[in-house]
Amino acid sequence: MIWQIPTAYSSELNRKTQKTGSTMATDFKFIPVIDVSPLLEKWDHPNIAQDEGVAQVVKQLDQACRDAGFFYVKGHGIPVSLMKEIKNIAREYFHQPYEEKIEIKLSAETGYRGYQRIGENVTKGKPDIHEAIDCYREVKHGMYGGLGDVMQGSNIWPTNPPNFKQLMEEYIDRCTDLSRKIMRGIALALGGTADEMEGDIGGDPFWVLRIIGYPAASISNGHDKTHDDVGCGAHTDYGLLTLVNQDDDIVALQVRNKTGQWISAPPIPGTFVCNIGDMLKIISNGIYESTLHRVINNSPKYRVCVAYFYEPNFDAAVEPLDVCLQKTGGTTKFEGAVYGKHLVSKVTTNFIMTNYLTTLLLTLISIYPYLFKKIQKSLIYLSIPHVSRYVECIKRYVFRAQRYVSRYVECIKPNISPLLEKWDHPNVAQDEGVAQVVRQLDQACRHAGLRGMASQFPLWKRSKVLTREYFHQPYEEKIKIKLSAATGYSNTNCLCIFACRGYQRFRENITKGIPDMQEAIDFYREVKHGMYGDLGEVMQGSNTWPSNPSKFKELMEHYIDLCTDVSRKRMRGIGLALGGSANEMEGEIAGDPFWVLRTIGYPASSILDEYDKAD
Ligand SMILES: N=C(N)NCCCC[C@H](N)C(=O)O
Ligand SMILES: O=C(O)CCC(=O)C(=O)O
Ligand SMILES: [Fe+2]
Repeated sequence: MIWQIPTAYSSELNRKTQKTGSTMATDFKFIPVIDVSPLLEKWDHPNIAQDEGVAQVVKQLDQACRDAGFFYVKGHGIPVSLMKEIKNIAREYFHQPYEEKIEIKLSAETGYRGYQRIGENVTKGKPDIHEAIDCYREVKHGMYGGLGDVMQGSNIWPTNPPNFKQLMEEYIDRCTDLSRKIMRGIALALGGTADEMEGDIGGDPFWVLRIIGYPAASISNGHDKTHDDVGCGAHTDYGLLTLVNQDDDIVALQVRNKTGQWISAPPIPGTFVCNIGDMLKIISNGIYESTLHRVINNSPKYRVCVAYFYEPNFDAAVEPLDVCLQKTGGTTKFEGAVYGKHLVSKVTTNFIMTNYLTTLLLTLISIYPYLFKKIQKSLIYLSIPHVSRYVECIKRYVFRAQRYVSRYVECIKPNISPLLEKWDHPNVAQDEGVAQVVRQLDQACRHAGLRGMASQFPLWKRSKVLTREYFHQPYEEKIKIKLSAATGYSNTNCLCIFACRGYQRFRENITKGIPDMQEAIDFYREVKHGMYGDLGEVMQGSNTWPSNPSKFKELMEHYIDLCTDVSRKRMRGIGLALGGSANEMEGEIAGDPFWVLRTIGYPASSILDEYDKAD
């Protein structure tokens, strides 16, 4: 079965994006399939340009590059079994817990090589809903002078799965070889010689490999519609040629045509989806263009894609070929580029990372809040969008830090054991020990809120260990108890969606319109059918429990009982503190208290959360 984007959904997105001016060649409706085997057979024949079979391939390449900038390639000689193995091993890697994956974390220090978690890559200011490993051709110290500094480094590979590195390196070699040969066809298609794209342009091609995972579509709180998560925002690729090896059963990649419609590039098993990049646009002087594309995984399955990018020499000065200039009226349409500079400018803006500057600023702010205000004002005055977004993030951090500090200072830790002992004594209000607790509770509630009940809870630590264990599992395991969209009929006969209990992934929960960086399981007191009339419909249901860690349900239910019990007793103290009777908060108010338990996981800090307002 192929999971496809519902037409209603994709056409709505189309309307939104249609106005945008386009530089695309035509309003193509589908992407052609090209069998490149005749080209591969003769790729280094001296008379390649005269070969009939090759000429056929060249003609098709030319048409595809002019029309769509995208084409499928079959007859490419890379074993389908290897293509499959690559995706499977990628899936295996992503299936691991976050803590495992982050071992090979991407940073400026690793030359932007390594693992980036969901939301860390940013396209046009918006976090992409994908995770990935980025690999680049090795760059040694001093290799390209200062130009190479940012990309300096060698790839970092996961230790699990064990043969990951070996398999990927074999795959990269094969893709490099295939790409060189296809580029020969494209060189001929542009009217050049077969080796036109080699030598100074691509004789020592730089390559990029992105191993990408797109989480399954998520649902919004209480709705049946998917979240409209953009796996990768609209972009063009940077270099010459991209070879996309995508999952066989999910339609997610979309390509934009001249009229602004998004055309799906559904998987065709055994083929690569190929597209041309920014450098080929310059080289061909616009005869071919790098086409906008994006990824939306609206399927209920996790999608894996391994994209190989064949790029010019890192230090290539890229400009139009003479033959292309002649064909296009003799004037250069686009500014020339040094490929390495183009790449560095992309790579350094693709990620938002905490860095030393942030740490330094945060320290300074906590010591000199007044100084910070001044710095902030001047930054806003400069109105550099990037910087002001950065300031927004810093502000949020400061706000959080301040709140935390003030709470910490003011919190009172009352020892409530006298209250727990005497909670149902008829003369509880007259007891001296209880009276002292009540005074402390009163102070705490007026000024700071409560903290510290640890000693009263046998499962205080255990519940957190279990929660951590649950979140430590792979996504696929956790999503088994997805905040379930169980359907049912309400009294008024309209279809209702009940979705309140269960697992919600990162960013699924929203506070004041901003997705929260947390994952959680929500549990509520059971609500039976008809229990509270219509009022109870939405919350109707019983909790869904993970089967792992084993005993999770049993221990958590016990923990809930303990919490409910101690809360009732504490509320008695608060009833007294307010001058009421000990059972003031029971009966009508909370004699049958509704309870909510949220087990929450917050990923370790690796980026500054940043959300642009929707454009
Ligand atoms: N190496 C390549 N081509 N990577 C393509 C990734 C596209 C998304 C990226 N954040 C961007 O905005 O370009
Ligand atoms: O996931 C895909 O199908 C394409 C990914 C892509 O366009 C990219 O990484 O540049
Ligand atoms: Fe791309």
